[in-house]
Amino acid sequence: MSILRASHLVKRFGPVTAVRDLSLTVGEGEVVGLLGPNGAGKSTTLHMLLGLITPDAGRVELFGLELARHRTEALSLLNFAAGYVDLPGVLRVREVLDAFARLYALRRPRERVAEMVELFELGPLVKRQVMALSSGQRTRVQLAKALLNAPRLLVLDEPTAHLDPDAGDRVRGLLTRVAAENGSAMLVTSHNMREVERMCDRVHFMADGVIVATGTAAELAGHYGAEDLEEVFLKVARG
Ligand SMILES: Nc1ncnc2c1ncn2[C@@H]1O[C@H](COP(=O)(O)OP(=O)(O)OP(=O)(O)O)[C@@H](O)[C@H]1O
Repeated sequence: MSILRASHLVKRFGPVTAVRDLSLTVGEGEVVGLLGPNGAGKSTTLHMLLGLITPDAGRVELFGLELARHRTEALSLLNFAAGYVDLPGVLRVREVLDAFARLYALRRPRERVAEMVELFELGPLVKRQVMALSSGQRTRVQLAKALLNAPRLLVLDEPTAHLDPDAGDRVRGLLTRVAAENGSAMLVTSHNMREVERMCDRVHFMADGVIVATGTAAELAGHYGAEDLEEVFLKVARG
């Protein structure tokens, strides 16, 4: 069953058509990658799926609910993390997590915050103000916040972009494990092809606002006569 179904989405910014006639689905528990060169339309697509911007055409259904008509209910079942979304900088890490736990009306907020602090190894950082964190540390707080409500769908825009290779590897492992345990689906953008090969069940390649190829990493490599997803990317990006 699809928990996300986007049909024929279009988004224009003045003369620029960022997304044109884009359709995609994410199944229950599935991890789907959304790839493409800079400016392909990935973030714009995610922002339409999250209701942050309104499509000029097309329709988004989350968990069988049309987003335009059931916004609160649909959005309460998902979460989002991206490096460009700022957390309140003056708050301390624990205060941020407590605030989101209240916002999400969690049943056991204290326990859940403690679980996330442990999972993302935030213990030494809980008393630090968010503005004093490194970008990698901030990413871990973002991901902890994004998993607080055990979302059925986790939308991640370049989740490991600011992490060093060791932290990136650990976070990838964590996300995969936690998503599997919770039965959460994930929709992930990334420019790290090894990350996508490791995490994603299926991949959509975007170029110029449209999806130009879909499949597993192995299917796409076979289709493009490529060694791996990195080579597929280069072939797609260079037309
Ligand atoms: N608010 C906006 N106003 C005007 N143009 C925009 C706006 N947001 C995005 N665009 C344009 O839409 C196109 C798609 O941008 P988008 O950010 O979705 O690409 P992307 O695939 O996420 O790129 P990247 O990999 O660089 O993050 C680009 O040409 C961009 O300049």
